[in-house]
Amino acid sequence: MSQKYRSSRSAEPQALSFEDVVMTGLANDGGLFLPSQVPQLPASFLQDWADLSFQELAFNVLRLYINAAEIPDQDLRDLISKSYSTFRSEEVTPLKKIDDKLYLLELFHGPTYAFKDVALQFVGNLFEYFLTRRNAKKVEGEARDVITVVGATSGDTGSAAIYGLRGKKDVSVFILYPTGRISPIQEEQMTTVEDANVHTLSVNGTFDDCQDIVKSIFGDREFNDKYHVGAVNSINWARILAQQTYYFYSYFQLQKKLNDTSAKVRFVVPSGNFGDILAGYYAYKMGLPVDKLIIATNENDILDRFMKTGRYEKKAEKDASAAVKATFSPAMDILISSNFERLLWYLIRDSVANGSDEVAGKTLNSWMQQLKETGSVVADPEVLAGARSIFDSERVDDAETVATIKEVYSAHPESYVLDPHSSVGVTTSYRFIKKDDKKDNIKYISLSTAHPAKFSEVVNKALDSIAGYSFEKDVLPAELKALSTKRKRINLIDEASIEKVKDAIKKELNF
Ligand SMILES: Cc1ncc(COP(=O)(O)O)c(C=O)c1O
Ligand SMILES: N[C@@H](CCOP(=O)(O)O)C(=O)O
Repeated sequence: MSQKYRSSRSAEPQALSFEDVVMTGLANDGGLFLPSQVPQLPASFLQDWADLSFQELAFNVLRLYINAAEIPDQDLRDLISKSYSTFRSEEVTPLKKIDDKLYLLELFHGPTYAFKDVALQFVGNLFEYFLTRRNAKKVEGEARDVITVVGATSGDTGSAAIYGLRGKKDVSVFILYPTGRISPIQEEQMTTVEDANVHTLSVNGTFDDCQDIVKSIFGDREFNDKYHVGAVNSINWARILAQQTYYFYSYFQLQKKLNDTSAKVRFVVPSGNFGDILAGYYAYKMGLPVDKLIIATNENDILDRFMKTGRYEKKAEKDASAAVKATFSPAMDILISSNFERLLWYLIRDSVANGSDEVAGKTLNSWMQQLKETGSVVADPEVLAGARSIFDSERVDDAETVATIKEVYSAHPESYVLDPHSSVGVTTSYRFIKKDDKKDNIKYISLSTAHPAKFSEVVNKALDSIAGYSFEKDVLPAELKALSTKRKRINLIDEASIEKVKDAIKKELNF
């Protein structure tokens, strides 16, 4: 299949290559890149792929979106093999049974103990692969191709990007995070890395401020021409692409565990920027038999409000003054979910745009302008109906997040410890399980997006009162414990200002 890519906001028949899309990150018009086609798998894939390893499945999925002329088979296999050799689990993303209805997809066995590693180990190697190839073609004296990665994090993307890119030649990394709004271990993970190409900026603001600054930097043509800005956030298509593998893999793992192919499978995904669940949407569109994709939000519930009302708006009407709320699942403290734009494009294209890519781009562009100007956009009923045909949602508060951590620990034979984000997913799963018709054979795969050690305060709040529980003994891996003894480099930006961030980048790069 020959894949080309287009911007979600464009009415032009754009035709960018995978390499362009990965290295550019965000389209010039502010839109997100989309593949020209979503491949349709023949029914036989359910047998043919069932016994493949994670790496083999990754190859089959990625091959459908990356032309072999851009990355030949053996190179793609090598990139995949290198990317997942850093994981602590041979299965990469193992599936753990919680009870007869509920399974946890553990996505935190990579270097930084969060689901972001699955994509960012691969993205780091892709950047290196493309740059090495480009620079090998240079003649003596010609300037080398470089990339300046600028990313925003609410805690996990930053460390996963840093561990994916540290020490890579011709790559500089700048990660913006909101001061005081990430966990101490997340800050240690990012600020103790000593590689000279890694820089962190602690910005006095929220995650949305950091994300806005990053997007503005992408829109700054002059800065971009000079520094060649690249993206590690899930605006980068390669992030979404690499995350698709674990939807396929966990589906097949579940079939094997159940020894039954009749069960309906629902995925429950703790959501913030909508990148993780969007990968599931692609898997579903390709033909994976998914019964429902369930969005689990914390009290920053823009996605849950959209599903219930069709209004996509920053702030709830009843609480118009509210800003982002600092919750017990801080990585999901996000007002605007940037990847939701990609889903909206498909929903618009397949309803009000009558299948036209160009009309979808034009319509979405006007919606995004409206969202920027007024903070709100209302979807047509057909668009909402399209969303509801596969997605559902729930909102979980902090008290429930803590209660579920305690409940699962107490009920599970191995005293399983959830992190607060995964707990938002499990709380949502339990609500659905309660509502289910007992006749239906429905199984839930709830995505476990981070290791509990990264969020000690909340985990201890839930479990400290239980006799015999010890965070140090039961939860904290030695590798994360050791971080507290390392020297931290903290660079404070006292105001969420694009100019101050650009100045900090220029100063560090010194060219
Ligand atoms: C631990 C954790 N869980 C869930 C999420 C939400 O994922 P997404 O932003 O892709 O919706 C994040 C951040 O992205 C996270 O770091
Ligand atoms: N939760 C994220 C926020 C950034 O989201 P991304 O998936 O777009 O990179 C984080 O942990 O940084």
